[in-house]
Amino acid sequence: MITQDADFTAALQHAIDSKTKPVGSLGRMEALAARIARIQGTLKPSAETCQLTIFAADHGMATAGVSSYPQDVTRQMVANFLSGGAAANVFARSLGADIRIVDSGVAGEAITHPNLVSRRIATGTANALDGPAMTEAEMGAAIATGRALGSEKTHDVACFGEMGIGNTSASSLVAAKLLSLPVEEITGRGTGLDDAGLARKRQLLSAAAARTEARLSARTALMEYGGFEIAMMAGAMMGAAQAGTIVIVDGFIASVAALCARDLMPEAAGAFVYAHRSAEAGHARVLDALDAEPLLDLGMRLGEGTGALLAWPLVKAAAAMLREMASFDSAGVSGPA
Ligand SMILES: O=C(O)c1ccc[n+]([C@@H]2O[C@H](COP(=O)([O-])O)[C@@H](O)[C@H]2O)c1
Ligand SMILES: Cc1cc2nc[nH]c2cc1C
Repeated sequence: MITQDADFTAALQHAIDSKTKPVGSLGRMEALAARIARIQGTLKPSAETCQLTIFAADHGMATAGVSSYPQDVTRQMVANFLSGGAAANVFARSLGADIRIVDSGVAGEAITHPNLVSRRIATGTANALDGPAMTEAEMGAAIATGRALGSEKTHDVACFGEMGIGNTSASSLVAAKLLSLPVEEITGRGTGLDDAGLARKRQLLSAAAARTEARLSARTALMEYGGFEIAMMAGAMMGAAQAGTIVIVDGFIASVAALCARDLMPEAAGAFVYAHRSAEAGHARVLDALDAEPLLDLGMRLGEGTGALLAWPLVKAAAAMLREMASFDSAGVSGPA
């Protein structure tokens, strides 16, 4: 999946160091270019095309007061994505990325729209504060569906985003169980809870975490606490990584999906590029666990794949650097004295 070959690694480092620049002077762009080359298995990589997939789903927990917005917003935002008015649509249009919206399990009647990819697992999860969020069959179906969507190799770069009121709660619980941490330590304000709301969210999540053992596998954690969009995104990340697609990981929820994907398929993590450090408390812990140093830190906490989209131009430029930049030899420029 990722080229680890010693000859390739040596040739790659030589190619980067032979470019017409002082050695190391493109900083982290050099490591990014190397990562992209390894993902594609070539010294002439390309990240010219990009697709954002947004997975949307609802959470039983959302009705228990863990979010500052009502559950209906998930459905309303899906309509907004489909009519092109959300931040993700605007960023995608401005940058030239394609976009597709997947209904992974939005509550209520099925949404019908010619551009909606319908992969509904159920009408939202059950309330994970009281019992498992989903059945084992639903968890398996969500991961497998995501994997199939991710493995369609249509673009150089895949950005994955999500929409789901309550999904910072689901993500905090899943991450807590994968990392064996107290859930309060990775619980934040999500869409914008005030201090009292945050205290209540921490209390509710802590009680929910007490239902199960401190450390769970990714599959069990997703079943107990996850969401259909999180499980589907984890599957899509695995599918895309296996297909040799560059995966740009967005914010808190997407990073938790990446953590699940890595648990299920450790080799997949080699294809991940981390877009940004979200303002959501808890993201830092998850990034640490992933050994990730994100490219951007813009104080964003929106989701929808917006951070991933903004990182794409850096990924594209890093690939172009390796593919197109002249070497000291080809340009007749003198190397170090
Ligand atoms: O991506 C992030 O880092 C991020 C951080 C906080 C909130 N969000 C978005 O906000 C929603 C979840 O927030 P909440 O408060 O309802 O759990 C969901 O639709 C996410 O896309 C996203
Ligand atoms: C309006 C709104 C847009 C979003 N996009 C992703 N999560 C969101 C949450 C809200 C509340």
